[in-house]
Amino acid sequence: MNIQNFDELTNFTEQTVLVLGYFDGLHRGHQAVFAEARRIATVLNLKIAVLTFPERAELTFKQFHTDMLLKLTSDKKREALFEANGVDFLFYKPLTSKFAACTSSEFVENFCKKLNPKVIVTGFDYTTGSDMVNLKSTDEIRVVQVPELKEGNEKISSTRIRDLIKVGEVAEANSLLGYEYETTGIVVHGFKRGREIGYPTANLVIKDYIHIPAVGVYTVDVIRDGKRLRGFASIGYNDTFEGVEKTIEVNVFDFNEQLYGENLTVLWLDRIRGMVKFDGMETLIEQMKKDEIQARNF
Ligand SMILES: Cc1cc2nc3c(=O)[nH]c(=O)nc-3n(C[C@H](O)[C@H](O)[C@H](O)COP(=O)(O)O)c2cc1C
Ligand SMILES: Nc1ncnc2c1ncn2[C@@H]1O[C@H](COP(=O)(O)OP(=O)(O)O)[C@@H](O)[C@H]1O
Repeated sequence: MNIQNFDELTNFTEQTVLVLGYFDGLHRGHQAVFAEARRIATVLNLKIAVLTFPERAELTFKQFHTDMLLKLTSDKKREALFEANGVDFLFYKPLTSKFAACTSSEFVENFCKKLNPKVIVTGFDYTTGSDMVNLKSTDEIRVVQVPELKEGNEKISSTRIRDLIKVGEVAEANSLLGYEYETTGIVVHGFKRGREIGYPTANLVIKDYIHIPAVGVYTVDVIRDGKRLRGFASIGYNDTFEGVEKTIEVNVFDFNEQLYGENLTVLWLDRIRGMVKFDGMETLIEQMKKDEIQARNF
């Protein structure tokens, strides 16, 4: 997949199916949009291009809050998902006030047409331009709107998935995403308490602005050297030890290697329970033994 800044584009000659949208999380609803784009691209022998924003649109329009920077995936993972969904060319264009002021027809004429679209594919509710309208087919460019995908009588949406992650319902989020929600971080040093407890935990720091599941205990897989290893993880303040900083910690089962400095990817599979303030290490260990059985059996 070729990635470019739209504003630096010169002389793009490929004929395309152009897909428009932000696609936070590239969930199953988004995947349906790309499946349709691939179908059309194959029949008409076109390349698939995406014109998207680097950040979520509300950043340009609403009073700033740091939550607006939070996404379902890192920028790198988002690019990998575009590629996995068959995208040949990815173009980023910052959504500035100046750009947002153009009408939908100006947007098509002055921007989209630089990407030689024969067909434009969007989701069913996609509107664009300062006039906020659905694009309409013309003699030159056919517009295809992919119908909404539902699960449990409700639209699959990035907002719905974000809300599930925020309350720790990762298994349901995964079912809407069509893949496992993940977090990548660097393994750093903690308080060295894990090894005393009998469960050494790799402490992750996350540099990306992404949603972290709710405080609690989870069944996870970690990806290391291309292999999936089962483990369990805690997100929280280590209440038993009067912790003040929120940590994300993973114990990998049947594993005994140093991980410091590594980039570790954790796949959140299921929520086991909430965080508990135990009256001592012994009761914490007792509970963790039960958690381990649950995580292994998932
Ligand atoms: C699966 C799992 C469940 C945990 N549950 C709790 C808990 O309920 N309450 C708590 O205070 N700490 C809990 N912890 C966190 C431990 O307190 C923490 O891993 C330990 O203090 C080690 O910290 P360290 O990595 O800084 O050495 C849990 C950790 C794991 C891996
Ligand atoms: N099974 C395992 N799961 C996670 N980390 C492990 C495991 N075995 C060894 N380690 C190593 O031990 C470290 C965690 O030990 P711990 O005593 O909790 O120290 P810290 O407080 O620095 O996290 C990890 O960062 C990793 O390097």
